[in-house]
Amino acid sequence: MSPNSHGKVPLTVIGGFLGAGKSSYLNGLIHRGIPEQSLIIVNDFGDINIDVELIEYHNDRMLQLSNGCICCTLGGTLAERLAKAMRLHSRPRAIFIETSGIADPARIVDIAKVSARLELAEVVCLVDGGQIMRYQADRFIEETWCAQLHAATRILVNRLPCGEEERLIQRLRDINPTARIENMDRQGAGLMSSRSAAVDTRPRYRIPVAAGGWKSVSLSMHSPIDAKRLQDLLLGFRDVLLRAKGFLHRQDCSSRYLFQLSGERVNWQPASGKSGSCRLVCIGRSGERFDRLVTELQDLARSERPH
Ligand SMILES: Nc1nc2c(ncn2[C@@H]2O[C@H](COP(=O)(O)OP(=O)(O)OP(=O)(O)O)[C@@H](O)[C@H]2O)c(=O)[nH]1
Repeated sequence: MSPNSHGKVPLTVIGGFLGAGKSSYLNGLIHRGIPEQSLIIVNDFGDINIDVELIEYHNDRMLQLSNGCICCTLGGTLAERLAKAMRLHSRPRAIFIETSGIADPARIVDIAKVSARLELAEVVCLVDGGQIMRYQADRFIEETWCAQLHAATRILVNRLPCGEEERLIQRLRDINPTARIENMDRQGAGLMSSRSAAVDTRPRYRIPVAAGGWKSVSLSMHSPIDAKRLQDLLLGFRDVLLRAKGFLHRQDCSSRYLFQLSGERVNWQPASGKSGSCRLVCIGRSGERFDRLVTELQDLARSERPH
């Protein structure tokens, strides 16, 4: 993938809900090989951009956009960054944008469309198959989630529960009857459902511009943390907490860890070789319960502080 015969630069938008696997997918693309001089733009919803640390692209052509959701508050910034990149002496040969987990990729597609120098390559939507039923049953999440699926030209599903593949894929197909749907868990035979020739009668989804109702907090966690206590606390707030991630020290090990909570799954991964501050980012629905979670996390961080 590199500038086409009209000199336009291909743009790939990588979207999907919180924790769906966007960064992991982008890392896979990078490992398999993307054109040299590709520009990667990573947006995180929150004041610190953990995702930038997760992307294994050791190149100065990586931009981070933090402190807001790319599709609304950062629309202008993104357009400016793209315009600036296209004016560079050595223009990027391809552009990849990883959106925040609550972004509507359609808005980014709109920005790309107004540039005569960009060409939309594809809009990928990652889906955590284990969360499909939960998201569909939750009015707060459903609108965002459906808009993301709806904007996609390709849907990549992972973590599909055994025996439920067909039923869940059909749910996705109902929302977006034209996108190609692939099961990432099945190596080789990934294609579940290809683009159909059916007339697109999909209802139009659009995420409210203000992305209201979402909240992201980032907490300093300087002292080594009791991993079980932290996990139990976070899992106890699963009704309002949609995603948690950060770099932390554990009491039972000496190294720094990348901590991730997505769906009901908790993952600790040694972040060896990486130094830096220890912070935890929590993203969820704003309200009293989310504030309560933040207070309890602050208490936990304080109680872990060495005397
Ligand atoms: N089993 C499995 N786990 C995955 C897959 N993709 C991602 N994960 C796990 O899901 C968690 C979130 O993955 P990320 O790639 O950071 O997800 P994301 O969509 O970039 O997350 P946000 O940017 O926070 O919205 C991590 O713990 C990953 O290891 C997958 O294909 N299979």
